[in-house]
Amino acid sequence: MTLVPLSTLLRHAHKNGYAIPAFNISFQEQAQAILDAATETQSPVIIQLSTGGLKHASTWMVDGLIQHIKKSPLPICLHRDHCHSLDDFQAALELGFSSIMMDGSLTADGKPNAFEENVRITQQALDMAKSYPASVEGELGCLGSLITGLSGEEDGTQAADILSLEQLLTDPSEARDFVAQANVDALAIAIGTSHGAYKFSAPPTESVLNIQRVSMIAEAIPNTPLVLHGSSSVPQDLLTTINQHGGAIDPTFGVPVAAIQKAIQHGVAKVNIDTDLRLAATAAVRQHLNEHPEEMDPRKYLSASRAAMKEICISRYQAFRAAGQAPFIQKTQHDPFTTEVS
Ligand SMILES: O=C(CO)COP(=O)(O)O
Ligand SMILES: O=C[C@H](O)COP(=O)(O)O
Ligand SMILES: [Zn+2]
Ligand SMILES: [Zn+2]
Repeated sequence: MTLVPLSTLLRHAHKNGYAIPAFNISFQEQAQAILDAATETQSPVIIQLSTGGLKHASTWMVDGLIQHIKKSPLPICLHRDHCHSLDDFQAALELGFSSIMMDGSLTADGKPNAFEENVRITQQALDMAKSYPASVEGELGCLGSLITGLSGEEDGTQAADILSLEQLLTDPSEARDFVAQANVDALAIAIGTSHGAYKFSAPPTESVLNIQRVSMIAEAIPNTPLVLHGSSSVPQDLLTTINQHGGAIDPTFGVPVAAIQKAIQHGVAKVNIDTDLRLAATAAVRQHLNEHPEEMDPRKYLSASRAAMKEICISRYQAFRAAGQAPFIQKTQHDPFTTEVS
């Protein structure tokens, strides 16, 4: 297959009622773990880099990854996560990303953006992307806790003040207006998730993770695949392993896989996961080094981290029913980009 725009993958996922986990990377073992897991499960792939991830990985890793992806038998989208400016957006287009998030929900300094300003900047991004084979993801609503109103840290920006429920929950009628003016290939929504490990102090209930809201939004914009950010599940066994081997992660809970599966039934087609791979890698490295104090070869503990991350990837491909879908996303002569035939 090859490098494909996000729209090609999400059209198929949205139509067939499954979702694709979008894994963030910032170092090569993450990319290897994702690609190994996708090959083993024959899943479509979304690999994504945030601003912080791109800075750590560097552009030459992206160049190499694009060359590799173009020769892959799998349909793979390379997505630039959370662009907060049109300059970042343009740079991502020129780097060759096949999908880019124009994140207009927050201003560059982390304040909630006005609806009209979000529409305007997203329209400009859509315009810029027209002459590139790239899809555009937009965002409406701010990530953050429905209990404290605190918005999660997002790519280095912390929203300046406590947000209201209206700001923390995407409004279905606003979503309809947004898509009517800025017809993005996918829309990230806010339902109480937030980035990072510290999402919930107890397993979340509907009052703090509003899955019902997903179906209301999907009803308002039935043709737009929905995206959940901040959707790591924070596996408790990984926290235990980290803390047993010298770590100090406070008790915390993520988004239960079962809750994500419910959201997928209502129209979520892309599920962003960064923290779970970080936790898997950290647990594996801490355990390896603690059990092998003589170890001095990074290849050994980095391989352990890769194996642990691959396990998480396989489990999410299976849980979101992306496993086995790759062969159904084929190239056709009607469309310069790949598109599904079934
Ligand atoms: O939303 C994310 C990337 O855009 C990642 O969220 P997590 O921190 O929950 O993994
Ligand atoms: O924004 C979502 C990603 O998890 C980015 O996290 P980061 O800013 O730590 O790279
Ligand atoms: Zn955002
Ligand atoms: Zn995100």
